Amino acid sequence: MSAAAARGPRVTEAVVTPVAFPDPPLLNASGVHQPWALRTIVEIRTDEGLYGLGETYGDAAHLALVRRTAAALPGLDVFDLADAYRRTAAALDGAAASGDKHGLIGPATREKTLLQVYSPFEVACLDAQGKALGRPVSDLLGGRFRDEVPFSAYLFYKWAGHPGAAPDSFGEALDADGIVRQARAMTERYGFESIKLKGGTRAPEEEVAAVHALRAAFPTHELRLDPNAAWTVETSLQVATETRGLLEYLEDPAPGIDGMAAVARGAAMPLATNMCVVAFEHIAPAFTRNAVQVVLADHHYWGGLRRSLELAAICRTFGVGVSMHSNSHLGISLAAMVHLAGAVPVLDHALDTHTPWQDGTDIVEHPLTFHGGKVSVPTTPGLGVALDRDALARLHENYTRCGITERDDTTYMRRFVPDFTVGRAKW
Ligand SMILES: O=C([O-])C(=O)C[C@H](O)[C@@H](O)C(=O)[O-]
Ligand SMILES: [Mg+2]
Repeated sequence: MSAAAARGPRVTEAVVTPVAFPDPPLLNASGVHQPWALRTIVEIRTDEGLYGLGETYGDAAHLALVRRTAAALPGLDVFDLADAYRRTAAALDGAAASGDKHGLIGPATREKTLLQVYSPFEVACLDAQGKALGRPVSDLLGGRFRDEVPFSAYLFYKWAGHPGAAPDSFGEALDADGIVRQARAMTERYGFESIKLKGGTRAPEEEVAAVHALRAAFPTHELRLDPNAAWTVETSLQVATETRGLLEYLEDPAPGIDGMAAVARGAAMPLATNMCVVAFEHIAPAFTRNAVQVVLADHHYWGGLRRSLELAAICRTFGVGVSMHSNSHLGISLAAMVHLAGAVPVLDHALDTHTPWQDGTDIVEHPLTFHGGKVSVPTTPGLGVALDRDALARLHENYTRCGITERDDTTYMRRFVPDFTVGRAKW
């Protein structure tokens, strides 16, 4: 007698909702954050009454591809991720590479576009699988190597508020004193034990001074500096000399694998990247040249949680460390990051997160919370976060009203600083 083929919950509908939430004027090498950050929320519904959640970018071109894929998912068995991937690839057949305007996560390729579109559906399927089995997503990734995941305070130079609007609650930070103030507020509120400064917006010597001021104010915290490739190789080496002994790692000082390899040859500290190793095809050229010593994984563009685990395994094989990158995000992404980080066998560094900059705005009912700078890996089924449907409706309303359909830090900056130049190798 032959056994009946196993059958998992099938997708009946994949609902795609673009949302917007307030974002402070955070400065970076590409410009300044617009008043609204965009995300897309994916909800797959199944014939067993379960739903699974995913979260991804909200830019219009990406949203269109996510919608195309959602239309192709009814009938999918949520346990069949290979079929989810095939359906995504078929839905995107003929679509051009879809990048972003800010360029802060490296170049767009067709494969990266496919992995970016697939990612929220993979996460949503894993959420639904976990609910069907009564197991947390981290168990589906092989189990937890840690119960708590450490995060870092993500500091930005910033204006007091968006031009023409009232100052926000975070305050201005345009010099070393402002940055130290911001670090104190963030570490006191969240307990972070590591601090990342987003650079590439002031002259390098000012950012070096801010690192020294942070070290004086926080003698035991890990420190990182990330100018998003705003410096030449020469400037990067100069900064590396002036921050020697102060940094856990220096993140994307110079553009490209060649530039990073040249800096790595002369810098005492490890170099990290979320700009020159952003797809599997970059790994061999970067690792064989020892261009980077830490990769900031990000499931949103590495193709979901399981492919991010593959990335972590390759890094481990080559003795390259793993950290995690973040863009402005909501609580579904935070939960996915925490499950992934819980399941990575060797996690060398605290993760980035923009969560503090959301100031409590979310679309999940009980957002995960930080204690001592860490988030506990949820042990309830799936991702462990439930959709707050009222908040989803409110944030979707924001999206329809805000008039922003893509993240464009540069154009927004030029409204106020017309001669602003994007900072790749600018200094
Ligand atoms: O580590 C990074 O390069 C980033 O987090 C890129 C982000 O887009 C960040 O710079 C931002 O939100 O401005
Ligand atoms: Mg970075």
